Amino acid sequence: MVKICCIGAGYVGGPTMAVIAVKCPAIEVVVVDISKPRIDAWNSDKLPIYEPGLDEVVKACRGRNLFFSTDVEKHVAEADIIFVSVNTPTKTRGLGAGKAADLTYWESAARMIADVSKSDKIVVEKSTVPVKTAEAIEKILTHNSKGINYQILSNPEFLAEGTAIEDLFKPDRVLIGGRETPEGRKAVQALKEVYAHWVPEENIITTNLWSAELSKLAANAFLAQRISSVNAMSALCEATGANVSEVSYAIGKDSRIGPKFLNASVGFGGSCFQKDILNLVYICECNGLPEVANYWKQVIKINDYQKSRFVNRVVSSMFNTVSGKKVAILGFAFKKDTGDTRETPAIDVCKGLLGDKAHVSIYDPEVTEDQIQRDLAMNKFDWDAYEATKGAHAVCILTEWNQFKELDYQKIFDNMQKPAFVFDGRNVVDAEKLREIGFIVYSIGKPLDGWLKDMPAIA
Ligand SMILES: NC(=O)C1=CN([C@@H]2O[C@H](COP(=O)(O)OP(=O)(O)OC[C@H]3O[C@@H](n4cnc5c(N)ncnc54)[C@H](O)[C@@H]3O)[C@@H](O)[C@H]2O)C=CC1
Ligand SMILES: O=C(O)[C@H]1O[C@H](OP(=O)(O)OP(=O)(O)OC[C@H]2O[C@@H](n3ccc(=O)[nH]c3=O)[C@H](O)[C@@H]2O)[C@H](O)[C@@H](O)[C@@H]1O
Repeated sequence: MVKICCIGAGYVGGPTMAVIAVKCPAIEVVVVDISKPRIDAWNSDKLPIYEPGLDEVVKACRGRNLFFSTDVEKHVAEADIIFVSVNTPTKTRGLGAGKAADLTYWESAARMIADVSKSDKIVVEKSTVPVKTAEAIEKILTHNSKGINYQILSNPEFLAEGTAIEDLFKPDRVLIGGRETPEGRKAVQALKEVYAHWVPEENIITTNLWSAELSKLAANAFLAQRISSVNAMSALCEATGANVSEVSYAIGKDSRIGPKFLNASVGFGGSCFQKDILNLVYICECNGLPEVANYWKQVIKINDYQKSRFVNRVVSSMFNTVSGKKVAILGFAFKKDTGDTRETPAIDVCKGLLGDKAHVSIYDPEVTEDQIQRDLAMNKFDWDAYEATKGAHAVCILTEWNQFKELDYQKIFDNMQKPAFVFDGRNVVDAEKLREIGFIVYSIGKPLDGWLKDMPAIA
């Protein structure tokens, strides 16, 4: 029986391994982590992450061929294939701080693999890493190898949160990079056979190691660039009376552009887009390519601009002050169908409003009060959208949860201060209906209400 061990039971390691286990009953999959609470949660009825369909997949194979354990060394020693899916955040100190990827967790995982291994291993980079990381890992492993043969593969993950299970069941592609040697090709083939249990062969792409590593950073940079492009257009739409949804639809009809990922928003969030672009920028700089670095940096600058533009719009519309006013925040997660708040635009928007002395009251169906307290370091949580909006001067919609489309806005309006404002950072509400109720409505990238035109948002 092939044994797989995955180091890191996070948003990627957990769902990815659960899907491998459910699709490959003859493979034993153990997910290990140094965090005991995380492993305990994976072994309980309340999984540590919210992801539609995940519970069913885990229930189908946990205890059969899927296991979660803190006994990291034992399972690494026993495995044939080791996935490394640890976090690779942006460095906060020292050389490359604020840009370069922090590979501390990666390196310690690699050293531990070298320490405990007694048989040949295929080591798979699942985490998103800088190009050439495989070379560094190879050095760590082979310098400590005790005659063991290691093959390093790059197998980046392209799942998106909220649709992880769907994405893993039907990936657009699986990418595997390896050394172009007989041993390298054999290792690529072994991993390919795992995925071939459910992914059509033509969707499994094999490349050299560096192409696979770089493709992951490139994919995230291109995706984020589309959002910054449409968000840049949203500002121009507001200034000219064009409607960003109509513009997105019109350009998306061009089959070369395509319709996806063209929704204007208050800004992109999530743990990866910004981190991976910063990482790309740093690699460009290290390779003497400042023009390329600056090009990609602009994607982040527009994202920051979009978030501050939103805050300025809220404040300027409300007579240039939100001091002492209750502002309800509907949605705190970085996108719908997840409880993840890493780099959510809601943090920046809330901090901006708090900086202007607003009283914010936050409701999100999946984010816990504890998490919001950690993110904002204050107690601002409400259990219910109607409680959050009671007595408020304004409502800001920051996550596109479906339930926000179906709220009783008449009831909300009746319980708010007047004039009552809705600032829709995700274009989820029917602005015309809300205007009929009496709200003053701002929708990202849409023609402005007369009220808003008279109150320009200038920083
Ligand atoms: N979150 C996402 O949607 C995606 C993330 N990625 C990439 O995948 C990687 C992992 O991301 P997430 O799963 O979101 O991170 P995460 O923070 O949710 O999980 C990482 C886990 O690794 C564990 N860990 C760290 N060092 C360890 C060690 N030495 N031994 C055992 N466990 C250790 C941590 O305790 C943590 O539970 C990152 O490189 C990320 O860029 C790639 C695609 C999608
Ligand atoms: O490497 C990663 O971590 C992952 O990053 C993203 O996935 P994720 O961040 O989970 O979610 P997305 O659906 O990409 O959304 C990211 C952000 O962009 C925003 N967004 C997305 C699409 C859009 O049209 N407009 C828009 O503002 C979302 O609201 C969210 O804040 C990529 O889509 C995945 O392919 C990748 O694997």
